[in-house]
Amino acid sequence: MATKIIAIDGPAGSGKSSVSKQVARELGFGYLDTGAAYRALAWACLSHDGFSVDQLSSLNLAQVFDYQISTDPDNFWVKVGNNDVTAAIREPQVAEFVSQVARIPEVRSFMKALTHRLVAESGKPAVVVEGRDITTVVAPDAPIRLLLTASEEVRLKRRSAELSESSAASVMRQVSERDASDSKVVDFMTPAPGVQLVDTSDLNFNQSVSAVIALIEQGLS
Ligand SMILES: Nc1ncnc2c1ncn2[C@@H]1O[C@H](COP(=O)(O)OP(=O)(O)OP(=O)(O)O)[C@@H](O)[C@H]1O
Ligand SMILES: Nc1ccn([C@@H]2O[C@H](COP(=O)(O)O)[C@@H](O)[C@H]2O)c(=O)n1
Repeated sequence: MATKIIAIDGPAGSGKSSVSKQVARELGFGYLDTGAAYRALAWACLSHDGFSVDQLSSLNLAQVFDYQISTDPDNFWVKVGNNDVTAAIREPQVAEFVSQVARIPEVRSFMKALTHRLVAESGKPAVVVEGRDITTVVAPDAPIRLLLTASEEVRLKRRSAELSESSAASVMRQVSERDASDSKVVDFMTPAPGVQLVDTSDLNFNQSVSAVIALIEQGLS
């Protein structure tokens, strides 16, 4: 039977990755972080590893971008060729650059096909796939489509809680700028028709996980 997609979108800091990963763990599903592929491609451009952002639209990325990612929520890693880039793709220079890569239409088409391939290869009954355009472009027919959000104030507070005071201000500015840039390409702030909104502004982490699981169980029953 074909692997089902649980599609979850949302802005930076909404909790997509952490909530999706925990939901996948609890339900025995796979977990796919689609932002990691955009970040890995940005990393490849920044490391001058044969890629330049100006050439991305004319490259056959399926052939030249050797990308691998784990869909196991308990053992997450990302590789480009022989490089384990799991930590490197979270560096601020990658976060600052990634929107430039994500706005290239040919890159977005490649990412859509890549996502479907990774889901099909997961060997799991279902995969929680999180990103910005999963509910609308990548898997508009998914049986469960959720937009996970929280007010900007709450999202920035969550992000700054992870950081020292000195770096919090610059990361908060960066998150807002990245959302502004990304939302010119895809709308992940308002739910498309048929997409259920999960506003976590007043929910803690466990409550957010429970809310998402309840919607999945309801939708799959
Ligand atoms: N409901 C919640 N209540 C409190 N904290 C939360 C909640 N959901 C997520 N968090 C925390 O908020 C932070 C951001 O979450 P996460 O990294 O999952 O967001 P994201 O949407 O994937 O962001 P990005 O797109 O930037 O990767 C994490 O520290 C996470 O533990
Ligand atoms: N479906 C997606 C997922 C991500 N992006 C772009 O990648 C960046 C990093 O994503 P994170 O989820 O790791 O924050 C994001 O800022 C987008 O530029 C995308 O376009 N579509």
